[in-house]
Amino acid sequence: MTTHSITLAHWLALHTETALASVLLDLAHASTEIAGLIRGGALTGALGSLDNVNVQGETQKRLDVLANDICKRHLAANPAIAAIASEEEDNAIVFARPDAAYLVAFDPLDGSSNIDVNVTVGTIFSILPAPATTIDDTAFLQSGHRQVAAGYVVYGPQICLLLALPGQVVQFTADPASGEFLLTHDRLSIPAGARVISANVSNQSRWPPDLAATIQQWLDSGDYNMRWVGSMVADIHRILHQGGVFLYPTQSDRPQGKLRLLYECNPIGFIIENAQGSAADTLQTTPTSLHQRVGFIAGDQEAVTTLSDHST
Ligand SMILES: O=P(O)(O)OC[C@H]1O[C@](O)(COP(=O)(O)O)[C@@H](O)[C@@H]1O
Ligand SMILES: [Mg+2]
Ligand SMILES: [Mg+2]
Repeated sequence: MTTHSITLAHWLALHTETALASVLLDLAHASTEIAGLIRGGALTGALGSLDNVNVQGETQKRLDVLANDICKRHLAANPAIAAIASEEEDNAIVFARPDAAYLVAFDPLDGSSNIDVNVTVGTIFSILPAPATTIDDTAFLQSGHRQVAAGYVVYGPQICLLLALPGQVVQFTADPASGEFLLTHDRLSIPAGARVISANVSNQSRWPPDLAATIQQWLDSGDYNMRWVGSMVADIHRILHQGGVFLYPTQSDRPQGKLRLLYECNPIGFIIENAQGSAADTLQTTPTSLHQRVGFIAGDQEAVTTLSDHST
């Protein structure tokens, strides 16, 4: 059997237990539906902003809400899921299933400011064990190293599903003919030493001064390239394949940081660390609320260590 004939379902049957596989397949099916809306763009009526503001205080895009509804619909019927939490929901949605094993936290549409201009966006997910206690928002307040799986789907020129299980990161690519996710990259590992910085440097004057100075030195050396799509999934996908470092640090006007710990930084950090990169101490952080924001640095181990040492 060639690598490209291994479907996601087949691979999951070999590498995970049945209930976790069913959750991951539900997420894959949701992403296929989201991809259809994205591909149709203005033809589907799915673009543009709504008047709503979400719990983050951010104006929702029409596609934020549609992608959230699609994820909810696909996950709600799965008996293995005790509760879900989303960027677009104020609180966790709890199902009355005392024996369910998993919690799923997700960012249904990452990089939504890019959707109206036809630039890559994604869906991010994190799967945690469901505690044996009563389930509410606090059940999700587990540190990132407790994740049993995490991943993202990147809706770019190709639709790719990246999946991390403890010890391995693999990539599936959607076959344009069938829509089926097929294994295309086994055991991804971040190439070390690449001199690529992925950051919104328009914020540099508000970063911690030592961090801003280190980045400036790197840029002044002429040895570094810079890449910023503005969708974390797209920027991280480049780093996973080509190396480099991603940062969205705390800054004077955002002392907590911008990116959300539970459904953005923890899953991305889990993927990066299982691909031999580093996400500094993100996965050790004990969350205090569902929509908590944090500063985030991830990618090449050496670069992350240097930048984290300068980020206080
Ligand atoms: O607008 P900025 O400062 O470039 O921020 C971009 C960052 O914000 C995000 O778009 C936040 O994600 P959402 O679209 O899910 O809110 C990240 O994907 C990205 O890294
Ligand atoms: Mg996001
Ligand atoms: Mg989002």
